[in-house]
Amino acid sequence: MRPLSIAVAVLAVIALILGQQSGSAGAIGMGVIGLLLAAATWRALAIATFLRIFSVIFGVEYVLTGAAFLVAQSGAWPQAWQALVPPASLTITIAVFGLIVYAISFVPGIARIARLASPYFEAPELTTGHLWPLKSFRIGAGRLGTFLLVFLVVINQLQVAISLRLSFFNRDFYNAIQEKDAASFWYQLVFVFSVWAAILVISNLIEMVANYTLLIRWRRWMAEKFSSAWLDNSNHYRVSLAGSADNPDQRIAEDTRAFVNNTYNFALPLLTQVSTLVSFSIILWSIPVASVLPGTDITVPGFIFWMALIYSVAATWIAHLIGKPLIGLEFEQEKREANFRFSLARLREYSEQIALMRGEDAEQKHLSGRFGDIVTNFYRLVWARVRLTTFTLSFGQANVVVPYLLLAPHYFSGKITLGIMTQVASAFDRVQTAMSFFIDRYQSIASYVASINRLTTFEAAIAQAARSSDKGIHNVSAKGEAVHIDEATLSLPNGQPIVRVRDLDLGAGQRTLVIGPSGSGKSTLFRAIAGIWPFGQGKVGIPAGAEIMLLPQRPYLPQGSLRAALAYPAPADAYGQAEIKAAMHLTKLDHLSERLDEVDLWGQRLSGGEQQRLAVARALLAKPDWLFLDEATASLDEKLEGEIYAAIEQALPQTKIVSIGHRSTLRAMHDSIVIMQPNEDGTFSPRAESREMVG
Ligand SMILES: Nc1ncnc2c1ncn2[C@@H]1O[C@H](COP(=O)(O)OP(=O)(O)OP(=O)(O)O)[C@@H](O)[C@H]1O
Repeated sequence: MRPLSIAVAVLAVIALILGQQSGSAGAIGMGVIGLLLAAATWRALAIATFLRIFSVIFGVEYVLTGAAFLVAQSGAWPQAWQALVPPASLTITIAVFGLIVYAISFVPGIARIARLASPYFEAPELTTGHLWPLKSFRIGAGRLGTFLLVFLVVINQLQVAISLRLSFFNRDFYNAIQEKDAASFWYQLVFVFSVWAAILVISNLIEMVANYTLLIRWRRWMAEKFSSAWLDNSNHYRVSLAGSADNPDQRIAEDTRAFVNNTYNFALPLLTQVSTLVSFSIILWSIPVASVLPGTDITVPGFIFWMALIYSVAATWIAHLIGKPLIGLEFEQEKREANFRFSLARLREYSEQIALMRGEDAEQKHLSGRFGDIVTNFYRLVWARVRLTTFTLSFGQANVVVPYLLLAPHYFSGKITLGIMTQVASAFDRVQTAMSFFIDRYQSIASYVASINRLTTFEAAIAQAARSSDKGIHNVSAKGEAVHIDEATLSLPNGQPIVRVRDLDLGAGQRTLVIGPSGSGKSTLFRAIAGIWPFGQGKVGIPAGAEIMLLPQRPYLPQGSLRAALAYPAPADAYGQAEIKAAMHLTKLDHLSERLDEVDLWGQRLSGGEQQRLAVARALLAKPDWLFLDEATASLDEKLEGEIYAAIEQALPQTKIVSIGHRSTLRAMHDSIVIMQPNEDGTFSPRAESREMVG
């Protein structure tokens, strides 16, 4: 950044000196604005990477086009290439772009977009790139993204230059028709139009491939970043407990896609439109049509340009006023759609329970309600869109005739040729299309803003969850052999305390049973020990390096093979065949041992008791130091439950067991007991009972 800024400054100073000597207004203008650009480029180190990329592009372009202009001014430019000398106006325009990028980095909305977009372009991890016909190569993900973005910006600018060239073809072509000049007509068609049109087509194809490549790589990176931050350190559980971000699935799957696509589809076309606006405005400005202000003698230079500008600015402003409500409505619509999808997904998950309870009518009513919400908002959205479209369609139709209305008197009075009239009409069209960029995109702007809001709040919710993991209740590594809690309070998400722990030591026995009334906070206590319950105050001391495993009443079976379900969360091939079969034998699952590699929805296929035994088999394989069973054998009959406990004792003699259970038969399988005792304030406190109480 710094060397670039110095190069810009040096060039600007040279332009100023040469401009002073030769009296060239172009060179002086270039020098003055160049100094401003040098300052902005110097300071651009502090702006977000995504915007800095554009800053660098404009800085480099300023230096290249400016140097070429100055070389031409000094007379050293080859005569044969004279047509390729960039005008000072081009360099000045580029510098203006550079300044605009720097200025908009302070606009809060843009800064938010840039902050979300930048991490991808900074990503250091290596990825494999493919560039036909070269071999695949390894490159940093952010660096590849930056290359692609720069390439796309440059190719977009080239396309504007080509369309500018084609507008001159347009003028010459129609003039040839008007003058019945056949030679010029054919020359323009074959040697000018065909060549540039072919280049335009090819560049569009290359752009398309580069564009899709950038978008999919960027989206993949973003989706992975969000999902890993969400999964990290059980943040997903804390986010759902805190209720701070609804429908995270939509945010990771849909919003990252919408954000990436929209950021690209706004940034690049916006740049193209601004370049178009500036370059075609120059054409409009140079049209030899001036007008006199009514009632005065003041002539207005660049009359057509001013008309195009005022007309388009007014139209954009009106469209903004009409379209504003769409932003909120789009946000609401996406939220309601996601709620409907979520209800359907839950229905699929609890299909059996719903069928058993004949809950279909209730479900249908619920689904209709959710869909009703979609429809209600949809109608509001439709009306808002109809209002906007009424305006944009009428505006689009008016545009066809407005330039001719303005130019017809000049054409018929012979001041301008047919070629100029058509060139101006098309330039007018270009300028107003560029200006109506926001009008055309108002609807996508609305959903873009909605996705930015959702991603930002999701990011904040994850960060908040991550922070809460070491505030409130949290685990610390403790000396000694026991899981120990002294002076801690476990609360509900709303802050209401439910469990007060005074001094709890779970190391007294090899096997401890926790009992107490339903709702007294036994599972919450286990969640706190597992380190996933953030609400409350205090510390849970865990013996240094101890592996803790918690088996809930309803185990989670992942998608995939039975082997993968047994090994979870370790990889499917983490254990040998003999080891797996032995664990299955101990947990009475021999009848499933031939189906280890069958892929199925095992969570729906196996009985509740089989699922619980599978979870115990998982523990036998993982061999944790501490095993917490939260009613993890409640679906088994008492005899089988006893056998499973015996199997755990046999296979994991070193493991300390802590169980929650309501059955009296469980007492015989444990050598110490903790009872949840009620306190006067409605909370419960766990108290270890003496050995005599057990049994
Ligand atoms: N995420 C939550 N949000 C609000 N309240 C909760 C949440 N999780 C648990 N609770 C409440 O906390 C209290 C304790 O729940 P917990 O599951 O720990 O009890 P338990 O002793 O294990 O009960 P049971 O023996 O019936 O399984 C209950 O009143 C429950 O409704």
